[in-house]
Amino acid sequence: MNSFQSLRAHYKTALQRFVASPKAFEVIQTVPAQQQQQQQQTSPPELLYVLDSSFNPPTTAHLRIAVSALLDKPTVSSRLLLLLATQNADKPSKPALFEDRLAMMELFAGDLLEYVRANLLETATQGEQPQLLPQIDIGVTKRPYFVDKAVEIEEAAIYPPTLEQVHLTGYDTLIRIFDTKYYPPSHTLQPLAPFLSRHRLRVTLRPDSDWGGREEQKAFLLNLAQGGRESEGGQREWASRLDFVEGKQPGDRAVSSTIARQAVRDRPDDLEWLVPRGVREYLTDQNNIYSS
Ligand SMILES: Nc1ncnc2c1ncn2[C@@H]1O[C@H](COP(=O)(O)OP(=O)(O)OP(=O)(O)O)[C@@H](O)[C@H]1O
Ligand SMILES: NC(=O)c1ccc[n+]([C@@H]2O[C@H](COP(=O)(O)O)[C@@H](O)[C@H]2O)c1
Repeated sequence: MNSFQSLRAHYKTALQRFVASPKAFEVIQTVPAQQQQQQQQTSPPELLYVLDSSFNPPTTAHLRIAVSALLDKPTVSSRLLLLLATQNADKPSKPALFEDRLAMMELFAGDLLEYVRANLLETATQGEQPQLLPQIDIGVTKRPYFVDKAVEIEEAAIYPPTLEQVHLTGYDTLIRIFDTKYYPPSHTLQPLAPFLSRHRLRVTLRPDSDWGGREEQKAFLLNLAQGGRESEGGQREWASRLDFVEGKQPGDRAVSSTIARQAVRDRPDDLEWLVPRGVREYLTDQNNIYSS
């Protein structure tokens, strides 16, 4: 059994245990493992970044979203939770198997730490103290909605009880979080109130033909702040709980998990810029994941 196969086998067992348990959220790995953390933060975190995704597969867009958040506040002690949603609000389950995705999440976490370390070292040469690396947790949840994911994370007693969560999403996901169709029976935005009173959303713009251009996407925030969502139960003050950040620049190639899955089948050379190195090596080694 090679190292990728044993990684996959490890997550298969962990997943079976989680699925059979009554738990709706569990952290199943910390990267790097506890005993290797000499250079990592051990003080309680002040912020928890949460990247919830299908990781099907993890891409360079996911990497950019996470790195941008971590490097934005390098002096704040933070922790990152990569959260695999085993139940999606809309999409039916499709390849790859969850154990493959979890294995790729661990490799992705390694790539991410390497990237952050290199960046912090660069800062240090400019006369500043190098910062410590964040811990990265790999978790699974059975909850499809953000409001419920946040409560599960709070109640799991893994993190300090009042820790602020910053959920890292793309603009397309923000639109769906603010869609009343997900909140029966009232079908208003009221269920977002407890979530946004305690936590934040860091939203990466995702300009494209389906979701509109940058200016159109930025207008979401102004509309919310001016009371444009009040008729649905959306509060003006929520605008201060949302941080919008730039994503793909004009001329940059679009990156998504869908494009990466297609590349595995049709244009493997494109994986070079679509997925981080560790994920690419896994996809090349386990070459049947997206083949059908
Ligand atoms: N290129 C991107 N720009 C901005 N946000 C992104 C990008 N790719 C993913 N995200 C965001 O990351 C989160 C998790 O992404 P998700 O797993 O849905 O990736 P995806 O590439 O959209 O997947 P798929 O192509 O399978 O639909 C979502 O909030 C999504 O909006
Ligand atoms: N209202 C909501 O909280 C809401 C709506 C749509 C998707 N989601 C979640 O967003 C995450 C990303 O979804 P996609 O993989 O479909 O882009 C998934 O965990 C999905 O379940 C949440």
